[in-house]
Amino acid sequence: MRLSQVIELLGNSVLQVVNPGNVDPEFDHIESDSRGLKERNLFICIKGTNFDSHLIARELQRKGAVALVAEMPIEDEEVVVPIVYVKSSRLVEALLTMEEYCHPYRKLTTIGVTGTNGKTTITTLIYHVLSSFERKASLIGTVRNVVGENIYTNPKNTTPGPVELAKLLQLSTKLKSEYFIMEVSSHSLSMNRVEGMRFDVGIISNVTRDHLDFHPTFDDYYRSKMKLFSLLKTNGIAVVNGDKINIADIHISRNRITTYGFGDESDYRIENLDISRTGMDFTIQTPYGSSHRIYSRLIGEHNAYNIAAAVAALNSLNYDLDHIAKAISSFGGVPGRFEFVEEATKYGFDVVVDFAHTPDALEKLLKTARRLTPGRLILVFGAGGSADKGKRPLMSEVSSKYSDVVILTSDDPKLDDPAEILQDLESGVDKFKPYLVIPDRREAISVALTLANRQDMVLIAGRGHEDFQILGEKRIPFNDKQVVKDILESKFRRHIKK
Ligand SMILES: CC(=O)N[C@H]1[C@@H](OP(=O)(O)OP(=O)(O)OC[C@H]2O[C@@H](n3ccc(=O)[nH]c3=O)[C@H](O)[C@@H]2O)O[C@H](CO)[C@@H](O)[C@@H]1O[C@H](C)C(=O)N[C@@H](C)C(=O)N[C@H](CCC(=O)O)C(=O)O
Ligand SMILES: Nc1ncnc2c1ncn2[C@@H]1O[C@H](COP(=O)(O)OP(=O)(O)OP(=O)(O)O)[C@@H](O)[C@H]1O
Repeated sequence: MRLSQVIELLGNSVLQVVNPGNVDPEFDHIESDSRGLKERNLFICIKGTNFDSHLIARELQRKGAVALVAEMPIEDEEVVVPIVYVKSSRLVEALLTMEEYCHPYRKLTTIGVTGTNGKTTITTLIYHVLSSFERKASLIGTVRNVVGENIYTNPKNTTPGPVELAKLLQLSTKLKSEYFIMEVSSHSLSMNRVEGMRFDVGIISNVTRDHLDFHPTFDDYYRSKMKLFSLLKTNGIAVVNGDKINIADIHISRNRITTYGFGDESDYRIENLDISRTGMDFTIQTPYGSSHRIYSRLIGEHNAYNIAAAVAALNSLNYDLDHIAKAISSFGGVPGRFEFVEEATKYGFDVVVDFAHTPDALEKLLKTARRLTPGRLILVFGAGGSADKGKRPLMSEVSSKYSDVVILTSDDPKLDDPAEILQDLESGVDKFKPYLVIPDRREAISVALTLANRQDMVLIAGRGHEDFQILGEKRIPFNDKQVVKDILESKFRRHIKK
């Protein structure tokens, strides 16, 4: 490809070209990481949180960059290669990377799911249903990336950066996937990671308080999520939780929007929800007037929404609803989402591990638990470090309101001081209700199990499926479910009152 072609392709995104020279340089790869830069590469300079490659322009030229794309001034007279100034380097990275990989998403039916909570559940459910129709699908998200037989666990980001994304799309087409189902985080939308691709279906589950460390305001967070709908293919459809999202905020024609929820106006309406410890069932009324009974092992009103999202999306892709319902009934759930630790039942109480780490998710978790529990709710939770501090007291308020005993502990403090996180949490807790502060998570879980009587439920929230905790610079193995099992197996036996 030649630089002039890039400039033409980027159109209005180009602000200025300096050092144009007489030759139109040709390059064979677009690179944005100096560590991978080779001769005959076009280099995109990005200012990140840890590294700013605008500052090493001279070195980039020496290493063989035939031209640079930049968004900040490069004032180094020794840099003589052409510099294309653009408004957003990350946007250009996304666009050019997809161009280099020849837009593999065009050969796939692409489904993007955004929202504060529910993304992993919805994407995994859709993946499960499509698999049970023997359709080949790729799944990209927080827990794992699956492409064909390849499973990549613990991905660095929920939504990959442009290069990784393009590679996953390319591999999907190579392995003959038909569907590409992915979680699309607000960070990725805000940072233009997915700007190069287009979706056949965009789903939004809800937007509630989270990530206000990264997003300056809630409005910015909300608007980032809405960007998903500007990335729909020409006839792409939006599947929207009509109870939570104002469809007027989605700027596509109404006939391309399908809603779901409990509300009377919903295209896919949930009715007669019945929840038990082993699962739930409800009816879905479709926009075509038909009505279908859904049984699922997932539990909770929030999961009824998640299922309805999957149903609406799949039905809009012309899958038969009775078949969808059958496939949903065999879905075992997502690890770490309202997951019972079955080993506890023999002691007469329940233990549930859940990934709730926002005020809204905690509320949904506790309300569901309350419906199932005659005894007390004993909640163990903390808050992650390096993330939205403002949500901490709000999480505690909700916790105090809906549980009987709250045990505040460490979640994933990272570089933050665990004591400070606990102070933030404690500031929101109801001081007139029983609560404990036990920084060590294993000890907190152990105490919760010791406090539990028959018919109580111990809820361990925040880490879900995760199998590590980051304390300072150290990453230690830690999985809530395993820890519960270990405690029940050993130490706990001595504490239990028979
Ligand atoms: C704040 C944030 O989102 N950071 C993301 C960002 O990193 P960054 O821009 O800060 O990276 P950087 O290290 O400063 O590098 C900047 C640029 O210089 C280049 N570089 C770097 C080093 C070098 O020697 N030479 C060089 O050229 C890099 O290739 C990059 O292009 O771009 C990286 C590549 O896309 C991401 O992996 C990284 O996510 C970090 C790991 C992260 O934790 N992000 C979280 C906040 C996040 O995005 N989370 C959401 C989900 C949240 C949720 O839903 O709960 C997600 O989608 O994952
Ligand atoms: N539709 C929903 N509404 C509110 N809370 C939900 C909903 N679905 C799931 N949750 C809560 O959020 C937690 C995480 O669910 P899930 O992993 O599906 O969401 P996510 O959007 O992928 O989360 P994250 O972005 O943090 O990875 C669940 O354990 C549950 O507590």
